[in-house]
Amino acid sequence: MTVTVTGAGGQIGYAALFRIASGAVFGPDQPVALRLLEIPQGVKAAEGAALELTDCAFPLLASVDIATTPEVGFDGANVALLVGSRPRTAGMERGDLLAANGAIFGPQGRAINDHAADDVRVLVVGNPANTNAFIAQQHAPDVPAERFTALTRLDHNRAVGLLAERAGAAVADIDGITIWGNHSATQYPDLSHATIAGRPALDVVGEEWGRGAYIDRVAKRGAEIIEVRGGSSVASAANAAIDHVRDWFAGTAAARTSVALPSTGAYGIPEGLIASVPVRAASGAWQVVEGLEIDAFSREKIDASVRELESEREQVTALGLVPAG
Ligand SMILES: NC(=O)C1=CN([C@@H]2O[C@H](COP(=O)(O)OP(=O)(O)OC[C@H]3O[C@@H](n4cnc5c(N)ncnc54)[C@H](O)[C@@H]3O)[C@@H](O)[C@H]2O)C=CC1
Ligand SMILES: O=C([O-])CC(=O)C(=O)O
Repeated sequence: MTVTVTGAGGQIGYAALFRIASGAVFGPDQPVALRLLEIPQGVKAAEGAALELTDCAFPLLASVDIATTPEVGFDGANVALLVGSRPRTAGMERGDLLAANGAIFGPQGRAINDHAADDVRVLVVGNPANTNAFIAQQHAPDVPAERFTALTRLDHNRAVGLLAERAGAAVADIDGITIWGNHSATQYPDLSHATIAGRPALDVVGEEWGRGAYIDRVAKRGAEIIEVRGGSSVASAANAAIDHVRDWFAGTAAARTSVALPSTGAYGIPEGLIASVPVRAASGAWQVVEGLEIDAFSREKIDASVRELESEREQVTALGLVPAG
């Protein structure tokens, strides 16, 4: 299994590499070849991480190579974790990074198209993640669109963690939360179908909180971390990326999670937008959980986040970051 991590010399890269090499993603029997893709300024940090990977003597780590071009970095990749890009700082929204980061993802999408393994699976972490994933996907016409995903697992995990804390419940007793839409402040953490030990979550925590302060807290958790830590989330982001890829390969059984993937039109989300939806995974593929009842409150929230994704798509089209047509 060849795993390419872009931005491997950065913070999230550093938090993710050791867990991938330890077997946390593909299990205890799957050797992993790591490919670290960096820009010249990040190469020294990636080299340092590579030295430390050697020093861990991970039995599953077959090789570590550093690349500075996407063509070499993605050659033969089965999994591509697109982390490399600038994080936001206090006072910015993630969408403010579009102009700074968007240009990274076209050439990477093209290189994935031309050089990655036929079964490549892509997870975009770099912000604004949904629209960067859209840009990459649009440059990779030969790769099935559904192999391009963006990370909303961190939002999902936050939604689970904060609900468990409020209800005094065990994380393992919570299921059925959905993050809808964009990985941004417009995202909608939806408790309508969530349960805590089999009881409707909104009955346990009350609608006023569950459809009020809770939504805001989850949606703005990234900004809260930036304010309290002085930098954007790192270990929790790497952890979420690992959860995402692990579940994609190993499946989720009956449990549900959230992934941003190209819309097939389900839940009225325009086709092709990379929007977060409820999913399960089986046989190496995400399956959208269809048929959930969407009430007027949820409809409005989902539509607002989808509108933001449409506007980001318009912006990157106007910037010439996606191929015409
Ligand atoms: N989707 C999510 O849930 C989350 C996304 N993020 C995003 O992840 C991204 C990375 O965050 P950090 O690791 O904290 O940032 P960082 O600044 O520590 O690391 C970024 C790394 O990317 C490298 N890089 C920049 N351009 C590159 C390119 N074209 N190819 C390869 N590498 C490149 C840089 O040299 C740097 O080493 C940011 O955009 C951040 O906003 C962060 C947390 C959660
Ligand atoms: O908030 C940020 O800029 C980093 C991020 O995406 C998150 O923590 O969810």
